[in-house]
Amino acid sequence: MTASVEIKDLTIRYGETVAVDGLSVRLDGGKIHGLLGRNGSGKTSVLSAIAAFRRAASGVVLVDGAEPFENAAVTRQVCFVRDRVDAQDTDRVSTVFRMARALRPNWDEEYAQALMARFDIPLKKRIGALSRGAKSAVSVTLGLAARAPLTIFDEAYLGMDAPSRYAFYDELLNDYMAHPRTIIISTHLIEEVGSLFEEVVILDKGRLVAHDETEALRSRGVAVTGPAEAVAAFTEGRTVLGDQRLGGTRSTTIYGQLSDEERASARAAGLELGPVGLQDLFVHLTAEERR
Ligand SMILES: Nc1ncnc2c1ncn2[C@@H]1O[C@H](COP(=O)(O)OP(=O)(O)OP(=O)(O)O)[C@@H](O)[C@H]1O
Repeated sequence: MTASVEIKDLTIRYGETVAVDGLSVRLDGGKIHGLLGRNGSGKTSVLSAIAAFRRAASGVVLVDGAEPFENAAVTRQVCFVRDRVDAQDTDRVSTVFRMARALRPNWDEEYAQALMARFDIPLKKRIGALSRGAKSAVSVTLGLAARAPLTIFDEAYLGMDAPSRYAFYDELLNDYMAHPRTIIISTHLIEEVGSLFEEVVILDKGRLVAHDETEALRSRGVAVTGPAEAVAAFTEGRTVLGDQRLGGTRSTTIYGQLSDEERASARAAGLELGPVGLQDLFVHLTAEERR
């Protein structure tokens, strides 16, 4: 089971602060969506509205066509995971799982326990006694084993070390293939997680900057690699997003698409062309938005 999300003209305010400013976007069901934005761009606010933690000042949020706020039928289908566990410090991990089992119709206890073994966390440990990274690991486990039709990870793996994060990405992808659902991941670790995203939404100052399939976004720019002088000549006068050198080789990422003739002349000059990195594109698009 998967759930789509439709957001129409959503505005969220905290007093004078406009956190989300007339946002409209539709997220298809059955995909992994990346939500990117600089600090304070409104990601958590939007996700909180989708998960019914917060009511919109104006606009509409629909999960599979229904409003989530104070709607138990919808909220049962939505699992919102952050980097902390919503439980008492004195609760044991096994108790938190028991509560999840009662709340989550698709809860898979065996899978949850297998994940705890993979993250090396004993089920009898109390939440308050877990390290920051271990708390995050329990959180992402709650998100994965709930198998909710809409699962949201809001910077959920903050504090987890690199091997644990990669274990999480691996589990996420495998479990998503075996049990398709809609997943939204908000992150600042773009290079690390970017390959999981089928679609990407970029926000800045509460507004939509870009929403596209990942491959389409990455084709908005080109990475030009080859002999340093040939790369410099080819990229001269273009908008440069990134530049790296290693010995006589240079790789310059430019914004904008190339014509067939330009591609042919690049190849004739011994240059390799590739898609732009998501992070370079993100930095460029959000900086452009602020100019
Ligand atoms: N409870 C709150 N009270 C007042 N202002 C808030 C509150 N929560 C968020 N804001 C403000 O709303 C704006 C958007 O915040 P939000 O947390 O949604 O952004 P974010 O993109 O998730 O940020 P980050 O990447 O830093 O987590 C910011 O200006 C923030 O200061």
